[in-house]
Amino acid sequence: MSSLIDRPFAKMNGLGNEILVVDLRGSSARASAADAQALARRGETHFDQLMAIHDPKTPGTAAFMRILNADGSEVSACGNGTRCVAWGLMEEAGAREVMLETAAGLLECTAGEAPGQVTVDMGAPKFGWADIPLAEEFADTRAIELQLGPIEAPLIHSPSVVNVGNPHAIFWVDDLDVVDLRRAGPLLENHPLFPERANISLAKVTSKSAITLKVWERGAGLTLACGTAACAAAVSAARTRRTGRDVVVTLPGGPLRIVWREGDDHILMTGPAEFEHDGRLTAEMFSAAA
Ligand SMILES: N[C@H](CCC[C@H](N)C(=O)O)C(=O)O
Repeated sequence: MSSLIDRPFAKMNGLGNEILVVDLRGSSARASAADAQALARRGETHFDQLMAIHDPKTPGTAAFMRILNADGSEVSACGNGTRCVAWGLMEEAGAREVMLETAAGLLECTAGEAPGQVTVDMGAPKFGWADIPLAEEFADTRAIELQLGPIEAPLIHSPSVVNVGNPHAIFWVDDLDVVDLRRAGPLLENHPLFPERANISLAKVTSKSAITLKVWERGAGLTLACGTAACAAAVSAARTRRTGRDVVVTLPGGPLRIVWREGDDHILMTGPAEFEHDGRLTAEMFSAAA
């Protein structure tokens, strides 16, 4: 019997990235991998990521957030999900800004000019091979060499790797369909070079301020959008001099604006958060038939 039964939830999305926000504030309930795997099945609670919000741990923050992928794996960052949680908490408080906390640190969120737009300070990226993490030492993570099988072989350019709260590999392509990401994605996600697996993106740079992206998400598969991948692609494009530090990253679900701020190297991600419906979790939602 799940401890989440009868807890409030909100089904939202960030550019089509399916997000389930479960409100566990004021309770001792805790989402398990099995809860996530059950709720992620198609149905009114289906999601790519579950954002479990708990009472704040740090003064000045509105909530502590745990993030679970559809496969039940727990991760430390989810850009689209953070925008959704921030939007909900700002609506609830009638506020224009809110501070959230995850295992990866504090996230300052502010309401954008347009309704439903949210800007999240995702913090600074980490580029060291051990911070990604990689299983081998690489002096320059702007372009690493990794063994590819026949399915991934067309991805000839060495990927850039970066940690933006979670691990990402960015493959630079001229054609986003150069490989079938449904087949190549899981192989690359689970490549032995990535001991914590990785989020896999195909990135096509279309100008000094524009990138088009397709993402195979660790623990979730192909999604319409991935906020952290947009951040990862933007900083990787800037550090390899493919673009400037202020870019629009267009995913299948739509565009995100990413600014890699001079000075403190923080990544500012701006995009929409959309409310779909809410309710309370029921025992039936956890049953296999869901
Ligand atoms: N699949 C990602 C987490 C969610 C990232 C994505 N949904 C986003 O918006 O950032 C991971 O395992 O690191």
